[in-house]
Amino acid sequence: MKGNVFIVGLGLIGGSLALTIKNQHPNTKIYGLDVHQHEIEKAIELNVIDEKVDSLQQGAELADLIILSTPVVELRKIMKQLSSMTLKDNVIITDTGSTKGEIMEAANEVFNGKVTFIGGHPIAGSHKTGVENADLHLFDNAYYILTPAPEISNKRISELKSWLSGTNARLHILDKDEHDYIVGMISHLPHLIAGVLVNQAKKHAIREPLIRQMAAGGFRDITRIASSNPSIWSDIVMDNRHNLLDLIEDWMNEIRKLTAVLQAGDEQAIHHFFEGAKEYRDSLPSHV
Ligand SMILES: NC(=O)c1ccc[n+]([C@@H]2O[C@H](COP(=O)([O-])OP(=O)(O)OC[C@H]3O[C@@H](n4cnc5c(N)ncnc54)[C@H](O)[C@@H]3O)[C@@H](O)[C@H]2O)c1
Ligand SMILES: O=C(O)C(=O)C[C@]1(C(=O)O)C=C[C@@H](O)C=C1
Repeated sequence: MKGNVFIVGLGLIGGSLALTIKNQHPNTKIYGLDVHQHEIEKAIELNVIDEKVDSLQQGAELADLIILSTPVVELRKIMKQLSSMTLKDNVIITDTGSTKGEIMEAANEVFNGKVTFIGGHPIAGSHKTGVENADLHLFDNAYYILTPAPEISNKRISELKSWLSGTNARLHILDKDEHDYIVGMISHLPHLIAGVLVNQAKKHAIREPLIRQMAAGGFRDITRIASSNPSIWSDIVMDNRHNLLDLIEDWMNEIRKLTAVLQAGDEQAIHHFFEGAKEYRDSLPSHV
């Protein structure tokens, strides 16, 4: 592919996508914009983008592909601004937000079918943020979900897939609501649980300070994602809270069942609980 790509939000995901696009399509010119000047400077220094632009309008006018990679609430504000700007006729706008329901509804409202907007979400990342952590191989073998509205043609979807081919990800189309239910279960609920575990440990560490010193592999593995960016994650869970409320209810039922088994001292049931979990965990495909 050849043309101008404009990335808004030069952080971990925007930066990593820039690297994959430049690597796969060397004749592309990558422009970038961020609210933080230091991220822009770093992006240029690390050769993540070719050039900065001074405004959203300047980048929008130039672009054949616009990638929005800011926190999800900011994304929607930028989409609204873009909807009143001069854009190329054939531009494709996509995003990388971790939720899709609210974003697709906003796209429908602001673009009203006049611009090709295709929602996107690479299911790979890190608790680390910022362009200094951008990685050409971040998305290798990961699922990368696209949520086009029904009226978007296969031709436009194929174009976006070509732009994204350097991610080496599995590009997969899903309905926005199905997407939000799935990532609610395998990404958003785990982030909440990791936060609860860390806050619980913090509370107990007041009584027993060695808790902090002794936290080892198990605790660190299951809570790594509690080190993620709080602003990014409060936006995500607010967007997907209706799925999360159901999933938390279900989680509490599971905890209640486990509590009953422990209260009864039912060793066989406890073994069965761990056995079922191990079997399913061990069966997960090892694509990432
Ligand atoms: N981190 C992950 O694991 C991961 C994975 C997949 C998708 N996502 C999604 O990708 C998006 C970006 O996440 P990230 O991890 O790259 O975060 P990040 O904090 O590394 O980068 C976000 C960047 O957006 C910039 N920004 C914020 N508001 C802006 C605005 N109005 N205009 C221009 N720039 C703005 C910030 O300064 C920052 O540089 C989020 O929507 C997130 O939900 C994150
Ligand atoms: O590896 C991590 O730190 C992540 O949190 C990545 C992760 C995930 O939950 O798996 C987080 C958010 C994204 O939307 C996709 C991927």
